[in-house]
Amino acid sequence: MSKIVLVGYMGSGKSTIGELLSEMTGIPAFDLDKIIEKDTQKTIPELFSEFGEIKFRKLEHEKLKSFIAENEHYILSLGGGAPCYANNHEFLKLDGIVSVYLKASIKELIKRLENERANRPLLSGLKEAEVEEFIAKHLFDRSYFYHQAKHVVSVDGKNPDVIATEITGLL
Ligand SMILES: Nc1ncnc2c1ncn2[C@@H]1O[C@H](COP(=O)(O)OP(=O)(O)OP(=O)(O)O)[C@@H](O)[C@H]1O
Ligand SMILES: O=C(O)C1=C[C@@H](O)[C@@H](O)[C@H](O)C1
Ligand SMILES: [Mg+2]
Repeated sequence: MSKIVLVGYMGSGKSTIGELLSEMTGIPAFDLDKIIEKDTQKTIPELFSEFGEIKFRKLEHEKLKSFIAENEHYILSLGGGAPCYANNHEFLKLDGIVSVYLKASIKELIKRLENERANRPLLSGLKEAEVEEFIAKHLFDRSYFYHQAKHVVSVDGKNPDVIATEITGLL
């Protein structure tokens, strides 16, 4: 039985690497954002605009807690903010959970998110000129929580195969 949890900023590659790691290992992949969307029948942007971020964070916490309690064999990609609210970062340190922070630089995140801000409500309202400072400050605020993961894998300039292979070496 394997329990792998991927954390990192928006665009760090959690969803991409989770799927690839699943193909490589046969361990089923799950994505907390997708679980929330399926259970509520609403998209993440709809949840943010209809209920606000605080209600989203409460829902995210409940879904994460029940997923961890109910599952034994998984690769779980968290939402970018999930480890930074409630006591969610405590899950990263539980015995039996291999948690991995996919660490990307501000420059790499800006590049990856360039055409993908629309579906990320915290970024979608920003003007082009505001993106770098927002991500820099946000990443600084969140860094403490991401570093609660048991492993840190740098992702800048590496293709997804290389990253997923590196993670298999941690299992
Ligand atoms: N190693 C990589 N090299 C280059 N591009 C990548 C890499 N990993 C992911 N990407 C690209 O970066 C973008 C964001 O990736 P992905 O959606 O997997 O991030 P995420 O961490 O799940 O983001 P979110 O927290 O918003 O769900 C996608 O376009 C994806 O194809
Ligand atoms: O970093 C964040 O706070 C978020 C990341 C996404 O995965 C979604 O969970 C949502 O857009 C919020
Ligand atoms: Mg994702």
